[in-house]
Order: sequence, then C-alpha cells, then structure tokens
Amino acid sequence: MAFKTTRPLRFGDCDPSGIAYFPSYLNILVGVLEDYFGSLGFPWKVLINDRRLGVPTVRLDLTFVKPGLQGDNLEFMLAVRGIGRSSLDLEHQVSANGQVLWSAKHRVVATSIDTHKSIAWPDDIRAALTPHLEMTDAHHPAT
Ligand SMILES: CC(C)(COP(=O)(O)OP(=O)(O)OC[C@H]1O[C@@H](n2cnc3c(N)ncnc32)[C@H](O)[C@@H]1OP(=O)(O)O)[C@@H](O)C(=O)NCCC(=O)NCCSC(=O)c1ccc(O)cc1
Repeated sequence: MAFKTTRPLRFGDCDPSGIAYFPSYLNILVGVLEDYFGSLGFPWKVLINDRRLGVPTVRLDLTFVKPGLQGDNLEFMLAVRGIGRSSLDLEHQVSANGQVLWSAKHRVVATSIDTHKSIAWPDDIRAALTPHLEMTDAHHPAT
C-alpha cells in the first residue's frame, strides 16, 4: 500500500514567475521520505541520533511532466518497490489538480552514521517496510 501525503507548493519553492524550482522539489521529497519513516514508527531524529542510522540517497531518476505552480497542493504517493540487504527502492508520483507533475525512482541505503558504510536493515525496520512492498511486476504481470 502506497504512503500518501500532501504539501502545498509555497512561495519559497518557486521562481519569481511562480513555477516550481526543481531543487526545491528534492528538499520536499526528503521531507516526504522522513514523514514515511515517521509513519512506520521510526522518526529520523531517533534513527539518526539514537540508533546512529542514516538513509542517504544513492540513486534518483526524476521525470518531470508538467510544471507545478505556486499554490498547488502537491499530492505525494510513495511506493516501496524493493528491499535489499541495505538498499530500499522507492517510486514516487507527485500530482496536483488530478494531473501527474513528476515521478521518481529512488534508491536509499541504510548506513552507519559513524562509519558511513552500508549496514543491513535492522530487523524491526525491515519488518515495518516489508508489508509495504509492492513489486512492479504485480501491476504488470504481462511484462
Ligand atoms: C551509501 C554508501 C555508504 C554505500 O557504500 P558501501 O558501504 O561501500 O556499500 P555498498 O557499495 O556495498 O552498497 C550497499 C548497497 O547500496 C547499493 N548501492 C550503492 N551505491 C549504489 C548506486 N550508486 N546505485 C545503486 N545502488 C547502489 C548496493 O547495491 C547495495 O545494496 P544492497 O545489496 O541492498 O545492500 C556509499 O555508496 C555512499 O556513501 N554513497 C554516497 C551517498 C551520498 O552522499 N548521497 C548524496 C545524498 S546525501 C542524502 O541523501 C542524505 C540523506 C539523509 C541524511 O541524513 C543525510 C544525507
């Protein structure tokens, strides 16, 4: 099941003409990921400060379809597409007014904040992520 959340496209996210500035999208996207982990019971403050676990991005493939405009209510849909030893594959779809504005394929990796090396997902985090796993093939059995 996809994680859904919304966030308005604010004045500070846009250029002077009111079109979304894509670096702002990246910052917003990190916030969505943070909210997702929070929804699973793993707020990043606790993950980072107490458990010494970071979630850096190693790959991000963005496709922009339509411009976002100041005042749009951005609707984020995050799906888990794969869980590796330490990696997590996500797919994002971002819409406003019923139209897709952009999408992203995103891989993050669990790392130790102390060594800056990958670590296997701890059992409790893996157990929380696994029910959200939606294989792409499940949606496209013929491909
Ligand atoms: C993440 C790394 C430490 C992993 O390196 P290693 O410890 O040597 O591990 P490995 O190379 O074995 O890779 C581990 C896994 O990552 C996967 N991986 C690593 N690099 C890649 C790339 N480039 N593409 C795809 N997959 C990758 C790899 O397939 C392994 O997957 P599993 O089989 O599931 O375990 C290292 O690749 C790295 O430091 N990369 C740079 C990360 C970075 O700086 N990203 C820029 C954005 S920072 C960021 O997003 C951030 C978020 C939150 C914060 O609090 C701070 C920063």
